[in-house]
Amino acid sequence: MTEQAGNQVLTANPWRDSDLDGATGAIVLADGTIIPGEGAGASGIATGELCFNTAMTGHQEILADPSYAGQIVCFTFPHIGNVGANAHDEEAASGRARKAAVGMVSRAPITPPANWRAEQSFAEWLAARGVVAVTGVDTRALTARIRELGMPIAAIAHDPGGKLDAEALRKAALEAPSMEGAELARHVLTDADSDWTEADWAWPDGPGIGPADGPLVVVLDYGVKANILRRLAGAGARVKLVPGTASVEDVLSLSPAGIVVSNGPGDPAATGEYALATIRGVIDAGVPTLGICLGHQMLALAIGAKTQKMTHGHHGANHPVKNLLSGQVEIVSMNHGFAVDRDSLPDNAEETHVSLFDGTNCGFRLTDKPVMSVQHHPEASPGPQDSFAVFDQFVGRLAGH
Ligand SMILES: NC(=O)CC[C@H](N)C(=O)O
Repeated sequence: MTEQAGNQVLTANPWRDSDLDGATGAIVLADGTIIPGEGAGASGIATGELCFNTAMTGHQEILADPSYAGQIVCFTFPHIGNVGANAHDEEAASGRARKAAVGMVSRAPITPPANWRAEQSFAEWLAARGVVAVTGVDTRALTARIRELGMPIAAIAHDPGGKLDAEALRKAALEAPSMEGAELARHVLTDADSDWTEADWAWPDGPGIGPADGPLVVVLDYGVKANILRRLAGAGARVKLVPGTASVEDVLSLSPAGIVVSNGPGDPAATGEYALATIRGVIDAGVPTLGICLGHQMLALAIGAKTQKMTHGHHGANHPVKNLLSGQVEIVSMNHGFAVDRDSLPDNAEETHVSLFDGTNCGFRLTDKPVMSVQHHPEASPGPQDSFAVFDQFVGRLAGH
């Protein structure tokens, strides 16, 4: 059901307010659109930026990724829950980072688990984690709408009693803050230094154990995903997690061989001078540094470049990225709604990766300092492992290989 307006395809709104009568779940967009469905997971109302994610697996890892704090995720894959939930697929590396996605939307009702790794049903996990979910939604139509509007602010609600109030939900959506200008990392970053020892998960033994010696990598935490830490340990590093609010003096006093600037939620441009001062300090001190996602954006800001909000962002596990250094195309995991403006990169920054979906910047390195940075998620979790080598290269150089 589409109509042509100029060169834009607009989806006619297939939903009516009266459809809300008796519904146990609903999503309401800030433009007033009301989408009824069946409530699942936690009951209550949550608000946030609504994005769509195209991954076919790894839905627990996605919703547990602290970078999704303040967001509602509409899965384009229809069947959610087949894998259930398990402790190893938690991606929050610290207790405070358990705040992640606030809502989830799916096509089919959440299925019972049918996987040997499942320890809990996905529906129970959503409820325990406080994620408000709505199923039975035409997620193709909703995704088309998200593409037209850009990622809209929305309210998502679940009332098992079927008494949802359309006006209250409209008001909640209208009053919710924009993602642009939102400083969210502060709410999820760890509040204390800690050592991380878990390495890559492998069948049949589960997670490995990192080395007792090896170069020390200090991770500046803005809501880091656990698999970044597992990958660093798996590549041979000793790993220490420190709050992203740490001063450059505190970080350098640990004598790190390398620094990782982590992923995280919110608008990088709002993430504060506290972070930029520390990142600039470690770059100036010549410590080899790797940035990932929010960390990539923060590194760009620290060297004087700019970031900008994208229209519907990149969220999925099948995105092609060209590595300009090797000439190879890597299929990667993506989760970002802001991007580095390549034209604002200073002369000492060389672009190393580019998205083959829309040509946006996906990586750079500095020509005069040991700094490399990627926009995508080389740790996958979920997604293909084409970019795992980023960690082996980074840690390998620190170890002098
Ligand atoms: N995964 C991330 O680190 C996300 C970075 C940033 N919050 C963005 O949406 O662009």
